[in-house]
Amino acid sequence: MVAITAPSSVDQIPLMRCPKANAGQAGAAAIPCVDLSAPGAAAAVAEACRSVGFFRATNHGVPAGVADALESRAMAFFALPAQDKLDMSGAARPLGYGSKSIGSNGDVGWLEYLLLSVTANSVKISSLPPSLRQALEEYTAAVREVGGRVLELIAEGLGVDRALLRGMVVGREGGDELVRVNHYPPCPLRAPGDCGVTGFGEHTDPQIISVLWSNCTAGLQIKLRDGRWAPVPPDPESFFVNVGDSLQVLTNGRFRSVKHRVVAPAEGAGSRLSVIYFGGTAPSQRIAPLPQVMRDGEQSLYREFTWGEYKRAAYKTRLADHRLGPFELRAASSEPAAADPQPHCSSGTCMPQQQQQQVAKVY
Ligand SMILES: O=C(O)CCC(=O)C(=O)O
Ligand SMILES: [Fe+2]
Repeated sequence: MVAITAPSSVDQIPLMRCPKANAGQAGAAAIPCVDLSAPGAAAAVAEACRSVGFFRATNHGVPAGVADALESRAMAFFALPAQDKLDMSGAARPLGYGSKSIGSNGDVGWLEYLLLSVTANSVKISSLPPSLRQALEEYTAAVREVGGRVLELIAEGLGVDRALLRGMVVGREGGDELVRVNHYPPCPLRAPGDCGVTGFGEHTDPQIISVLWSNCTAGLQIKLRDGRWAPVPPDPESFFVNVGDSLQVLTNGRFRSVKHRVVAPAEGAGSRLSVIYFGGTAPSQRIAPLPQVMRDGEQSLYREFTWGEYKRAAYKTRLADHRLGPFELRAASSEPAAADPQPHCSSGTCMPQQQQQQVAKVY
């Protein structure tokens, strides 16, 4: 990894500790796996979205070379000096290149990233190196198809018109599809207790769905319904699908957006590279429970809002905030009260000052 000469203000951000996953191998085994081409895929996808809000998708039809090409181009980009990356992409506001700072409300993590908007198969950053841009465009076209297929299966599993959800997201005129490339270099710092360093703090994704690919380096964890955190074993041959907040609302809470976070790789491990497609919809799209999923007399758990309104509200919050909270109509729809049983290592605590300084020197 080439040393980064980041602006001093970026070097001085406090890093956070991230507890290790505490659900062990049983937690990893609880992550559903769905063969997208199998006859029962719609029911399996719906069950996974209901029970965990997250699943591994196999037989997705994307050739391995597509993600591999993006990985090597992205790693070459991230190895450039910080100023070059900023010059090519602009500072993330929120689109562009960001380092260690996520959003504008003080969230930090041991990562750098590119956040891009996708429109009609063209990734909107004209000054990226052409080979990276081309790899991103190929990847995006392929992953959108996976997203579209998953949305069709979700619709089928819910018993609504098969094209309904896909039409809200994929290639929608004036829509809001994003791609994020996250790079987590190995962190030279050891966190106290049974903790790692936070790469990406816990959060839910606000969109309808997210489709994630990562290289072989572990780090992603999801929160299970019982409150324990499960490690997600990396599998570059699969995609991982998240239920987002908007899909939780569209299903009136039948599906739950999954909390997830990333612990940065320890020194000696490889870099983690992940690429996430976020399937949002048009800003004017009303986000409300689909009438077809509601039982007779069932009330919406949420007040009505548009995607534009929700996104604006989400951008004003911290990553870990319960962003749907202000939109809920009844206490019954709030987070399950399962405790995080890791008393010695609270998530989000700043690393001790001395270690912060150590990091500032190294990275
Ligand atoms: O990098 C990862 O594995 C997950 C990142 C993530 O959750 C996000 O970018 O929203
Ligand atoms: Fe996420």
